[in-house]
Amino acid sequence: MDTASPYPCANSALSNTRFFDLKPPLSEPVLQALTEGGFDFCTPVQAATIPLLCSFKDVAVDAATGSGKTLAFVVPLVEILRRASTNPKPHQVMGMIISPTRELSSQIYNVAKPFISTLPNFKCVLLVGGGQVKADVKLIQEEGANLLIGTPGRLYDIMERMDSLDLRNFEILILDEADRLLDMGFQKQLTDIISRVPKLRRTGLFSATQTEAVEELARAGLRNPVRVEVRAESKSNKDSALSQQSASSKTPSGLAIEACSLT
Ligand SMILES: Nc1ncnc2c1ncn2[C@@H]1O[C@H](COP(=O)(O)OP(=O)(O)OP(=O)(O)O)[C@@H](O)[C@H]1O
Repeated sequence: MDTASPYPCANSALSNTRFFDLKPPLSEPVLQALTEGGFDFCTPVQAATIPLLCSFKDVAVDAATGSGKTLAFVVPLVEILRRASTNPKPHQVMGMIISPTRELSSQIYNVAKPFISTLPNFKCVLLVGGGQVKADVKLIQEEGANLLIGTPGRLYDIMERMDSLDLRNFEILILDEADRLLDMGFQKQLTDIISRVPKLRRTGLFSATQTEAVEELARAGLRNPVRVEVRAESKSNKDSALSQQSASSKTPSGLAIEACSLT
């Protein structure tokens, strides 16, 4: 995953849907941040997922690497936090994004930064292994934390140590690369974190593969989720789709979207 390129969607096929056209509509500051990042059209996973999360639905998203899933959860997360509180207290944790590695968490943090900065008085903290946990505790004590982005081990550790974190107004939990989170043995930490955050929240689970363990995590952590599936189109479909596009079309093919309710 990298940051926005000057050539929009070098890696991700785009849909016909502009961020501007999504329903419910995105807020002006988020649309502005998208424009500044060079993002105009949504990828299929963004077009499907953003409206669902913004409409109080949990989602279980099956999407490959490079499909644009980071913005698919960062954008609705910021919209949900904007609606929930304009001025959170310093230790009021309202959202959390859990990903399997330090690198991935840092990348998400960097993608999220321009969007988080549209929220007034909102503190986002990156919590990953490698550094001293005491330093993270001190930083949160001194500066507060309203959104936590990090790896499960460090997030679990911080939640164990810091009774002062107030989770009562928690709004949204994102589990990124859930298949890798489970493959890496983080089941216990995930279960513990899920048990600590309020049940009345939105949850998005993103995974490149649907294993039995991922299904089990979805059953434990999500409420009546909608499944969003983004898959590579077969070559013959792709050829016929491409043949129908004009040369100036802004809708490169290659990814198809499917959304259905999980039962
Ligand atoms: N709507 C968009 N328009 C143009 N470019 C986009 C859009 N959404 C994402 N991209 C770009 O596509 C690339 C892949 O996006 P992103 O990193 O979010 O995918 P991902 O599915 O999270 O990948 P990974 O699994 O590697 O983390 C990035 O360079 C990103 O800036």
